[in-house]
Amino acid sequence: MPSGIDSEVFLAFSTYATIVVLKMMLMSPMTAYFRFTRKCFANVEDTGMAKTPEDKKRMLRVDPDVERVRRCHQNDLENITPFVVIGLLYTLTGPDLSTALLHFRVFVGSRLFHTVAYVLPLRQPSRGLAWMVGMGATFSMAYRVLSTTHL
Ligand SMILES: N[C@@H](CCC(=O)N[C@@H](CS)C(=O)NCC(=O)O)C(=O)O
Repeated sequence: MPSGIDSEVFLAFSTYATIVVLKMMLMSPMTAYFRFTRKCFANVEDTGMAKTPEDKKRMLRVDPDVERVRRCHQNDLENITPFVVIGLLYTLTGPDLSTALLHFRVFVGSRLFHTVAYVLPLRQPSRGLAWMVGMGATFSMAYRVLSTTHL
């Protein structure tokens, strides 16, 4: 088990983890943008700008564009959270900087592309492939963690 944390690898991880977490956080303002432009809200108290009770009722609906962004956000949560946890443990295993950078860049690139493919949307299998590539990077780091540490 390599001892200590390589500051270069940790710095690289911090950078890429921050980029991808910020990207995930931006899905909230993007959802808000779609809610306001589509006039589609989830809670009755959010429909204050409605002029009539009918308007209010119309605003309390499910919009396909809003739901698409929400699913994209949910998918980020399912994939970026494991990346941050496993990636942090991976930095403790003393990987080469170049190998670590490859994992971090592939993951972040795949998640950026996944968002574009989901929100636009692009034809499948573009989103599916992006998801698989990101999962592959995280699984590869998990393999290193499990094969480096002792049970
Ligand atoms: N929770 C996901 C698990 C599988 C997954 O993440 N698939 C990727 C590639 S097809 C995806 O983008 N799924 C769409 C989604 O999570 O909304 C799902 O329900 O689809």
